[in-house]
Amino acid sequence: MTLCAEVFVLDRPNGRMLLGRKKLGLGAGNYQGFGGKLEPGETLAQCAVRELWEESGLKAKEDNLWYMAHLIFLFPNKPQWSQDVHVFRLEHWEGEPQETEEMKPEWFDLKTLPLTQMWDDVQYWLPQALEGARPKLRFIYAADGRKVERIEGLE
Ligand SMILES: COc1nc(N)nc2c1ncn2[C@H]1C[C@H](O)[C@@H](COP(=O)(O)OP(=O)(O)OP(=O)(O)O)O1
Repeated sequence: MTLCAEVFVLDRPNGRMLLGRKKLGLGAGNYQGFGGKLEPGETLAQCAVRELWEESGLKAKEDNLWYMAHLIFLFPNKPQWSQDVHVFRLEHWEGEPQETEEMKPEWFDLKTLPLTQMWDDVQYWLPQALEGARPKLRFIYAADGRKVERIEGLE
């Protein structure tokens, strides 16, 4: 299964989170964290830093990444969409968000995250993860590839 790293950028002093509106490919139109597939020889943290830079123009140090969640997304009817994603939180970075070919970054108040415009799984784990939980979950999507049908714990 495809292994990915994803970063959620949190500006805690101002109570806001940076999300990217995906412009291309799987999930286009959705808001999500910045992330993508591991390249050969890369660690999860290296992948997270690279993807953040490529998709938002922000520079991060690996030491500033905090592990937030391990999530597996299964699409029984579209196995090529299934992903094993390790999610990080980042609260210190350098630079200003830039729109890229893949993503349009946008700040959201933490109290009004656009959960209905994100992948359906996000509502089930992101609010808890922001409170400090470290969810480890498997989401099985329905045949339409849009709604979560079942949630299982990992391990
Ligand atoms: C249901 O599926 C998903 N839910 C959530 N919450 N996040 C997902 C889901 N599928 C993908 N993602 C996230 C995880 C990664 O951050 C990215 C990977 O998406 P994609 O495979 O489209 O990645 P690309 O940006 O095209 O990857 P490369 O830059 O490596 O080509 O989305």
